[in-house]
Amino acid sequence: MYIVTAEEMYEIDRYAIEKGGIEGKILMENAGSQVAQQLTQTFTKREKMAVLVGSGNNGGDGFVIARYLAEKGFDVTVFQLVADEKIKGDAAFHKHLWLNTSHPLYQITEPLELKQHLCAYDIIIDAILGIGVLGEIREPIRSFINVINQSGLVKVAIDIPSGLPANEGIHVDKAIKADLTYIIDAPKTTVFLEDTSRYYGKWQVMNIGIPDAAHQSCNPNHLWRKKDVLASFPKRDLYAHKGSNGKGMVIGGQALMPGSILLSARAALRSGAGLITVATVRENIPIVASQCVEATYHLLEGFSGGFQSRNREAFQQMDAIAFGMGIGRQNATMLRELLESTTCPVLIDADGLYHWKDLLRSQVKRDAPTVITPHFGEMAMLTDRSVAELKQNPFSISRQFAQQHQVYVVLKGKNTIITAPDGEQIVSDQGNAGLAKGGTGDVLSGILLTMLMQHQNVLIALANGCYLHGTSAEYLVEEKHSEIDLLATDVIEGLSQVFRTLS
Ligand SMILES: NC(=O)C1=CN([C@@H]2O[C@H](COP(=O)(O)OP(=O)(O)OC[C@H]3O[C@@H](n4cnc5c(N)ncnc54)[C@H](OP(=O)(O)O)[C@@H]3O)[C@@H](O)[C@H]2O)[C@@H](O)CC1
Ligand SMILES: [K+]
Repeated sequence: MYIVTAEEMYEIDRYAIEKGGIEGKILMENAGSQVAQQLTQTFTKREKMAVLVGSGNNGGDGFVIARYLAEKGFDVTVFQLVADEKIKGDAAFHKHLWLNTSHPLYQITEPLELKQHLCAYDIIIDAILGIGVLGEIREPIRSFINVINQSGLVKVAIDIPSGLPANEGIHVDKAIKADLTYIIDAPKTTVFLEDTSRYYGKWQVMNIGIPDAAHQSCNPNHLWRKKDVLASFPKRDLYAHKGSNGKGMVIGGQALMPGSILLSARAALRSGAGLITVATVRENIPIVASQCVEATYHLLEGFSGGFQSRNREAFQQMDAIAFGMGIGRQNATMLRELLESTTCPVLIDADGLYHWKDLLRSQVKRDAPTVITPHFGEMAMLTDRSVAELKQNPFSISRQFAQQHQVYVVLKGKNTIITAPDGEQIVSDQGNAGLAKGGTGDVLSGILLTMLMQHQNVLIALANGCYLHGTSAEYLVEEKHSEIDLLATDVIEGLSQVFRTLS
């Protein structure tokens, strides 16, 4: 599935019309009929529906929806919230078809009038503003939105809740708080931001027959789904041996922090790694080894004085390395040597990100992929921006950072944004609030490490890893846990069920 900005959606639309030969009227007909079909399955004929239309093509969708609902015998009325002359083009065409049905159309100019009418309805279909909204919301639409939000009725938005911008980085001035949004063709960027996602309520995407070539014409971001994982997940070779499933290393764990490295190692093994070596300090080895007997161990020395050649040899045998879980924040020497002496993918997480920030000024050169996995706080630290700024612009800040430093960025959150050094982005929206706990990031690092060992395409490896992690939490909460009690160790055990659904 694609994720689009408003500009990309208009470009896709233009391509479908000009190159695909599908008229705009037909796209509008498809959009409206698809939404109406969903509405007839979700609501009953006892519920009275008020379709509120504005001046643009979003309003045009509203006329089509109303026509289909009326044809199916639903009790539906259209309220036009703009002057007649504002309705043009395809929207005017579909308004005409609605008028031909001889069902009611009321033109409303006053908010109070709207309030009085709405008392007689159960459901509001919001087709007032779509992705063409610009700037501060003007009167009287602004007051109409207030009336709708205060109505207490079920609010169903078409394409986007009216007033909400499609793109990130725009302050939300005034918007409808929908219970449900039927998104046309592809989710818009604001579906995935913390502050704006709340306006959508539940959402569902309507396929309106736009050819895939139209989407590819503007190279939009992707939302990673099970079918993408199925299509890209490496198949286990019948004759595989432990070497062919990859050799990886997790480096981390100060004396008082054995837990993180243990979680990463176990998650890497559960994800199908052939061999995992835990590189940690002497005090941790017996603790971790007692709970992770499948791993081998490497005594990590030289925290204060750089690598010994013994260490380098071990690192150079690896297919991928994860660094930083529980390692503490002092001394970037070890990370520098690791990055400079290896040619495999290196993933940097947790405290390791503080070491990496120290190295940013000295421009460590690598030919192999480097992956960083910050949460919003860590990303704020790396980019010298505030968390609030990041939450408003996570896509553009990640992209700019990944391109500038030529790294893969996994920005962890409710919706995890994965960015490649060339700017390509994938969103993983699997998971739940049960993951907002200590240790789940270490588990993700372990899973990603194994994925990096087994897939040539780093971006796909990372997207698959995020899918496994989030889906494990989803299955566990559906079946035997809750978001309250779910622990990082459960997420590791839950991976088994996710893998079974992929085979
Ligand atoms: N993508 C697709 O393939 C398909 C897309 N489709 C649909 O088209 C929608 C996009 O249509 P669109 O471009 O006409 O924009 P849309 O938001 O309906 O109206 C814009 C008008 O709103 C007004 N307005 C703007 N800002 C305002 C403000 N601050 N405060 C107040 N008013 C404001 C302004 O009108 P004005 O009052 O200035 O004349 C402007 O002209 C899209 O979301 C989807 O639903 C489907 O039909 C099928 C195929
Ligand atoms: K809308």
